[in-house]
Amino acid sequence: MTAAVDTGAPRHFHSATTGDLPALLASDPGTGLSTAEAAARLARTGPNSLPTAAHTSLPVRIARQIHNPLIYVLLAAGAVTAALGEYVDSSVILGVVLINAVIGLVQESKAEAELAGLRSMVRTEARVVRDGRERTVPSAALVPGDLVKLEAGDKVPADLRLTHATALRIDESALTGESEPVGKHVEALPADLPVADRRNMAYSGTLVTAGSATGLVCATGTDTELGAIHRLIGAAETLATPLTEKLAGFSRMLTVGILALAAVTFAVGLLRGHDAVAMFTAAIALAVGAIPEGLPAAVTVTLAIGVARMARRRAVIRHLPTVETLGSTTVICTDKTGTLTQNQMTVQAVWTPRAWYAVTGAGYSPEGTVRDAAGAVAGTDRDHALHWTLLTGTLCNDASLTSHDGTWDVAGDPTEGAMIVAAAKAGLETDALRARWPRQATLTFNSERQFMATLHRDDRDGATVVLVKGALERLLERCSLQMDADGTTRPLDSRTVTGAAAELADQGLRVLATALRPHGNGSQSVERLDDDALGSGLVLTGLQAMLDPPRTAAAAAVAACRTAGIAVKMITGDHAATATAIARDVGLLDSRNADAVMTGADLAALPDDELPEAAQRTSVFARVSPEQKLRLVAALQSRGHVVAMTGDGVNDAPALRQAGIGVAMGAGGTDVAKEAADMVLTDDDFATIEAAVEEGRGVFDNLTKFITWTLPTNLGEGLVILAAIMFGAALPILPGQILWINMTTAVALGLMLAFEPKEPGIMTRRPRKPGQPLFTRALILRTALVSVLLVAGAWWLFDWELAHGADLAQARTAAVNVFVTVQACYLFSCRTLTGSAWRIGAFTNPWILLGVAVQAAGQLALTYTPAMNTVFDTAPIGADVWLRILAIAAATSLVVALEKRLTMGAATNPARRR
Ligand SMILES: Nc1ncnc2c1ncn2[C@@H]1O[C@H](COP(=O)(O)OP(=O)(O)OP(=O)(O)O)[C@@H](O)[C@H]1O
Repeated sequence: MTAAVDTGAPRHFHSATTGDLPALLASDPGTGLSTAEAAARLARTGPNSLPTAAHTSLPVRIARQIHNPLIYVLLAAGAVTAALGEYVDSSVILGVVLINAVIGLVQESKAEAELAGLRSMVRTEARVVRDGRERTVPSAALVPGDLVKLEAGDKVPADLRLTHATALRIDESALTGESEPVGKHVEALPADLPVADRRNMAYSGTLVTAGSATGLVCATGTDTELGAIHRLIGAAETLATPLTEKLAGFSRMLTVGILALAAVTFAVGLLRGHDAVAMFTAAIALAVGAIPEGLPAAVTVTLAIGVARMARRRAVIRHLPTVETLGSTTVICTDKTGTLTQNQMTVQAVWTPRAWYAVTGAGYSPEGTVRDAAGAVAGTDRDHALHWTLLTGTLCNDASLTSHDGTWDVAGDPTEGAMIVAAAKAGLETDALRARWPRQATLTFNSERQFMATLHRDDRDGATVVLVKGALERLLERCSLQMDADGTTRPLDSRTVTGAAAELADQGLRVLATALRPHGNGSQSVERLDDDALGSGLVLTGLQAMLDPPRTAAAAAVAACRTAGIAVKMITGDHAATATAIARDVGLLDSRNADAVMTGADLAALPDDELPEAAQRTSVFARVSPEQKLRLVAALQSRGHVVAMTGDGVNDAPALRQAGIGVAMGAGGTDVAKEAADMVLTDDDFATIEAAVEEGRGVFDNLTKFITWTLPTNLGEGLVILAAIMFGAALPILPGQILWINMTTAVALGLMLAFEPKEPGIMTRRPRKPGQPLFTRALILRTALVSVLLVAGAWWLFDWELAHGADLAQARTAAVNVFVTVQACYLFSCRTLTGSAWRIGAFTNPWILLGVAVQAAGQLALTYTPAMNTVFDTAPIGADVWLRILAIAAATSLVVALEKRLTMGAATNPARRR
């Protein structure tokens, strides 16, 4: 097949009949494309992906950097000084603008690249038929003509014309904004229908919420409908978070205030008879010095570094604000299977109405035996119920076993894999059985239904049978009989069955019950299978109990969360006894909250107003439906909790959206859940959530550290000029010099705090209160103290030097170096919010040392190179001056350390106290 497919063809596939499609798309609706043809088409069409956001053109990006009130002021100042013939001043100012824009640009691009890189970490795959065989390929490898299979939970990987659809419903909100899922069919439709009404198409990026389907790809990448929207809006990745917005607001307010102050200063200076040009540049320097222009960039960079750190620990952030929210998480609601446990299932025991059996062997290797109570190998011919429970386990099953180099694994659901293995250990071969009992219909498993049923026809005599497996409670509702060893049936003894299940579940085993409905043949055979047709009167055949060991890191992670003041709650679909046993194993339940277990039935019986209290008190919720998860999140939130909630199924999406942090499973979860989540765990491990919370706290700490460093230094810079003008003194630091200090220290010193590693006790404090103000009383106090110390130190040395024979340029150079040295020392104090800077290892953040070294080199250049001396009006100073500078820096550090010690008390850091 080599026919070219015009991917840019008019979008008319919905008006074609399914019979026309093979010719239109040069494909085969039965066997799909050949691998070679798919590769050839891929070379022509390019990958099935949308370009990433980094496509804003360079001029636009530069313009975005300059679009800032402060920069406008600087540009105006540069123009005015140039007009007045002050070329050195004007080039310093314009140089500052340029450097600022370049730094902003680089930082923003890095942060964007970080976010774009994350997207590729969550793999998207598609099930496609090629060469007549079903396989999984990366979605990017799809080409027009590919035959794609869809089922509930999938994200549609390309635009498809449906060829088969069973009860298919698709959430097209990504495309149409309509959140109600729409039903789909395969019939041809009139050509002029709008996209939203083309019910025989499945569009890329939309989500399958129910049913299953197959379809032929008719557009990929930017040719899809989603691609068209993407082209229109340019899909820029947003870097804004509530915190960055708050800070931007704060910066704007501050800018206006400081500009007003600068205007007053200018006026006062003029009234005092100072030179207008000098006053103008002084006023500008005051503004530039006092406005913390590095703040937004530092916040973005810190968040981006946090996102990268989290990704390295296998938590992929989908929305940037989540990084902030993580730090204030107070409750983590986690499911059990796969998150707290390994999802490595092994059937260990089988119960039938007549006998108990033990199953030997470990993992998914089919080596092992089924043994009776006496230890003898059990034959399925002696206990019909054993035969049927194992047969049901393997036929009512969508998984299969795979073997690579002698290691066995499951393709599909581990629970189902374990049941295939158990049957194999008793000599029941899945492939042979599936050939003899071909499946006619399926009632798929989902967390709401909690069971699965399949209808089979015996190839030998045409007799049909319905096989059911699932949660015992659900099966008991439908069973009235149980099977004896000889295959006959008796009335169900539900007390004995429930007792047996409880005994197994108490050991932490996951128990699945099996049942069947014989239908006989001829007129009695059924062709239909739905919840109604299944009816009641089923025959219970047995129980299979499987071990799913807790993850090794789970207990430590649960303990770490508790120490950090975060409550951990298990919300599982599994049986209460199994859930309780696992909860004990991982330390979720102990003597203090031993009875904190509720079931979905308990929740259903609880009035809404009692739910928040119960949700807060209880640690384990068993047999919970996805809809109840949503109620639980809302209840916890009503108590002011910040809730992180895990989920993997289609039905979990609403709860994930409702939660402060929706957490989806990267390996085991559906696309629908990932789409609704804020964070995706690539390893599905509970310990990863704890790691992400820890990183989230680290990010917030580093932001606080930057703010604690930048505010006092900025204020000091503004204050020194303000004071000089107000007191009519000679400026101890010139406007150009202020610009130098401001621009170099923000980048070389302040920004390095973003790389600060987490402090040791980070997971021993309480969660940060959401909405807690950034600017606490303690921070304001600290700002005042440090800025006054800065101004006092610089001014004192300036005066002292002048009094002892230095000229103005030398005295100013000394003052500038005091400023920078004190800022560098204060930087080390800001490395820890909770204790003495001395306790932090000097080498734990090499960036700080590098930054200080760069800044020192800059200061030496500023002080000793003739060119810099000319531009910045500086002059070389002697070693004795440096000693005085270091003495001032040491003295101010001592005062700050004292203040820190005095105010530390019960609270932990300046930004945290009110
Ligand atoms: N593939 C399956 N077929 C039939 N029944 C199943 C299957 N998987 C699970 N069940 C039954 O449905 C119940 C609920 O399953 P669900 O997947 O909602 O939660 P879970 O896997 O037990 O736990 P968690 O919610 O912690 O992941 C299980 O306890 C089991 O009895």
